[in-house]
Amino acid sequence: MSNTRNSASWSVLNTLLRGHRKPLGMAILLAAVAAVLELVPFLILCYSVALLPRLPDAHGFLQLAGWLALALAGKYIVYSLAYFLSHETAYRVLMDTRQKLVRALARAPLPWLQQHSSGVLNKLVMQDVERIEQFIAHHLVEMMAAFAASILVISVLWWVDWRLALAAIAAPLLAIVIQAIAMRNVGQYMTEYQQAIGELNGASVEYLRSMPVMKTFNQGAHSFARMRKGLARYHELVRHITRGTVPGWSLFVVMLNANIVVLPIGLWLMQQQQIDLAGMLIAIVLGNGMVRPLMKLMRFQTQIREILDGVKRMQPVLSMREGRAKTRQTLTSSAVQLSGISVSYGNRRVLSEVSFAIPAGRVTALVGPSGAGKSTIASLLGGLVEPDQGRILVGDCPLADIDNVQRTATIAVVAQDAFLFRGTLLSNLKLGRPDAGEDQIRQALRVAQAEAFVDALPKGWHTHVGERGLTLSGGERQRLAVARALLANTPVLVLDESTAFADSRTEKYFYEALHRTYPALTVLTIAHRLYSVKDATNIVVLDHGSVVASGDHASLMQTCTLYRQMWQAQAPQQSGSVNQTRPAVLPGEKEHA
Ligand SMILES: Nc1ncnc2c1ncn2[C@@H]1O[C@H](COP(=O)(O)OP(=O)(O)OP(=O)(O)O)[C@@H](O)[C@H]1O
Repeated sequence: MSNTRNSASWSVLNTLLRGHRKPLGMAILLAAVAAVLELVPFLILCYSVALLPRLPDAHGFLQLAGWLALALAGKYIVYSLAYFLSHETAYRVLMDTRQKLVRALARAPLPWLQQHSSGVLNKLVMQDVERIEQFIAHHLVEMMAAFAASILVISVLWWVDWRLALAAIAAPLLAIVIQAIAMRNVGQYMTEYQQAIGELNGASVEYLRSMPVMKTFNQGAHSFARMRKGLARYHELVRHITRGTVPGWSLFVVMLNANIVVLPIGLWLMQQQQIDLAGMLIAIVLGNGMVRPLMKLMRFQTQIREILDGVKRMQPVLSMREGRAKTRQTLTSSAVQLSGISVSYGNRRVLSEVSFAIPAGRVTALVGPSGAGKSTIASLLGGLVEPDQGRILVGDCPLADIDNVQRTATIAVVAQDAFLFRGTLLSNLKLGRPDAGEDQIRQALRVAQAEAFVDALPKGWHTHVGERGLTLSGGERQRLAVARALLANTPVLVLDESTAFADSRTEKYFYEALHRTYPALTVLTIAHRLYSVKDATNIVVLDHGSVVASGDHASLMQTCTLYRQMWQAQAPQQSGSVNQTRPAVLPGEKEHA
């Protein structure tokens, strides 16, 4: 079973290395050459001893020194070249793999992303990929050199006497068998260990994000259950792994260094006059020289297992396929029609047979209690969620047949949690329309009621936001997100609680400015405050994932009990705002005034 999993990981790794094999092969070849050169000083030493007791003359010494210098210089040059190639390839593999992962994550369905914590995904894209990079950059060259050195040592010993070669192999083989037996259960713990690190990463991100709440309630890391559990699991696994590896590894090192076979066999062969002193020296020096490469090879065994585990975690992400290829569609109208839409998150159905129309150039409102499924409809229109059944038409064209580029150019969704990237306000605003001109930007900001606060910033829309930049309030972020969506100039706009930042009066003026400035826009607005959508052409009432009524305000007041109850529950707030008079100049409307 684990072999099947490993072979699947090997094949993914193989795919990741496609296109990089030539330089990688060259690096490996150079590493083997460097290993040969590394043996030269040992052989020169043995040769010098064989010349004893007759010492070479000055010319002979110089010649030996020259060979030594040449071997060292050669080893230096060849190793440098091998490392250069391996590093360059490693960084290319790192970049390619990260790009593949990030592209695949962009295709991932929203529910899948929500099931995987940001810590786990971060570990995947950063640490797991980095491990492959480090392996290619450093370990692959060393591993190949170690492997070549071991083969060379055995060949030289075989040339001296085949029994010496077998003796040199016997001790390491015994050590490897003992180590494999002692560490046979570690693999299972290593997989769990990697999972625990991912979980701990996720918990740390969540802990840092929730810091303000933790401080408010005077809670520390210990009271953050996920973090506490993650740390406990991590420590438990580290203890298990240490207990499982230390005895086996120590025995392995002792066995390798014991030289228990080569020395007695070498002495016996000398006694039998089958080898001379130089042969004996070669056996001892090279026999011991095998220890270092073999230890490296054993160390790499663990690293390869970690890499394969990482690749296994990448496998489901990398195998996420783009949906079927879609051609550009001709949209006859910006009217949207939902027909028999059902959506589930896991086994839980949150929308059942939802059908309603969003007429072109009108404002349609979607209202309902919390958890009714309103944001899920916004996610459907934004292409973040796929329906289990039913279909959405834009004009005459099914939304499922429209490719991502055309969909984002047709429907803009302003989500509840407005996200701004690090950078200037301007770069954030121009996200959906990089070529937007100053007039268009101003117009979008004005309608979104954001112009006044942006102008009040020291650098206006050139101000930086995000880390080490300006921190904006939730309402300001929402307004910018609305302006960004307006600037994208899509024929359909979906606003998910996007005017919650505003008081009732400003909200009313926002809708007026929206209608005045973008009269052809088809709008679906999700709102909690019923007063703000009272004038919408059509109000759709959603409850427990089903449409329970639709119509204008007056008819819903007559026919829909839920709507009437919601309206009455909000009546005290609404009467306050209704009676307010319009100020002479509205925020963000100074140019219109
Ligand atoms: N990614 C998700 N995975 C699982 N369940 C989800 C997910 N997103 C939403 N839900 C559940 O689906 C139901 C509908 O959620 P949705 O956010 O669409 O409701 P809503 O009407 O927009 O609520 P609110 O008015 O509070 O924003 C809720 O019960 C919610 O818990």
